[in-house]
Amino acid sequence: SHAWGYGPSDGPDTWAESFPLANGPRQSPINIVPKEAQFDPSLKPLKIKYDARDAKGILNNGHSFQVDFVDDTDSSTLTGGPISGTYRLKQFHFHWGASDDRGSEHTINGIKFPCELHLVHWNTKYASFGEAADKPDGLAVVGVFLKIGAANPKLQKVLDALDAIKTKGKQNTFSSFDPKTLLPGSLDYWTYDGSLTTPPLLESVTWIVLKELISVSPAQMVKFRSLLFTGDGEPVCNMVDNYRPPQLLKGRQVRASFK
Ligand SMILES: CN[C@@H]1CN(c2cccc(OC)c2)S(=O)(=O)c2sc(S(N)(=O)=O)cc21
Ligand SMILES: [Zn+2]
Repeated sequence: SHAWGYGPSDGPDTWAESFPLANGPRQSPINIVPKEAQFDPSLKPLKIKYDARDAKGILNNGHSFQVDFVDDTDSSTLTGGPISGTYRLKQFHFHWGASDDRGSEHTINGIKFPCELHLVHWNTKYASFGEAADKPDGLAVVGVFLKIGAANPKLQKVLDALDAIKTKGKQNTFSSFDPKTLLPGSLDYWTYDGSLTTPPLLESVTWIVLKELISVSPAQMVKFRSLLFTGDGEPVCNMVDNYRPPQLLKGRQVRASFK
């Protein structure tokens, strides 16, 4: 398998060697310039319905940590917004920096946030996530920026689970958690056609980036940074700066659901 990461020898600037899609026409993330986004009155409100009972487990995958969901029924779904049909929640994960001045993948007017949450959904017109993952309308990811401020109590259950998955490959059960509690009050969003921000960089993602931020405290950011990229017995490497920088827009239009 292709070993990739975020370091000097395996980071985003090297990915094109093994993953030629890295230079494709609809790569993510991007810098969002709100003044250049076109308000689209035909965009519907996002409809998000999650069931806390679908939370299954939490995993350190060596690139981030993810909370996985049972996705064999339509109990946790995303509909409306820019997408047609029903997309099922598969997992959520985060990207963050070594310090509070960086960490997000998308940027707003060039501003980086300390952390970014991604909720990954797949189109049920396909039989499975694996089938959907390489189709142009296969995935929809909701992105939420985290900004330094007061501690976010909604994050605490996730952060408290990290001590048990410190190293690559470690996983644990993680149950009864409704990720809707992580979302901001407003579901206003920007949307554009993009890709996975990690290898295999598949150009299958309808990105839905929320305008409103959620808060995270400096102490909570220290918890994210306590994870390791490396596995048990390997030389320690802190899991930080696991973000891909913004990619070229290549003529794409970013639409806004709000004025
Ligand atoms: C490591 N990559 C993450 C895990 N996934 C993964 C794992 C295996 C195969 C695959 O593609 C066939 C995708 S994933 O699809 O859940 C996503 S989505 C995503 S992001 N940052 O664009 O939201 C990162 C990852
Ligand atoms: Zn992501």
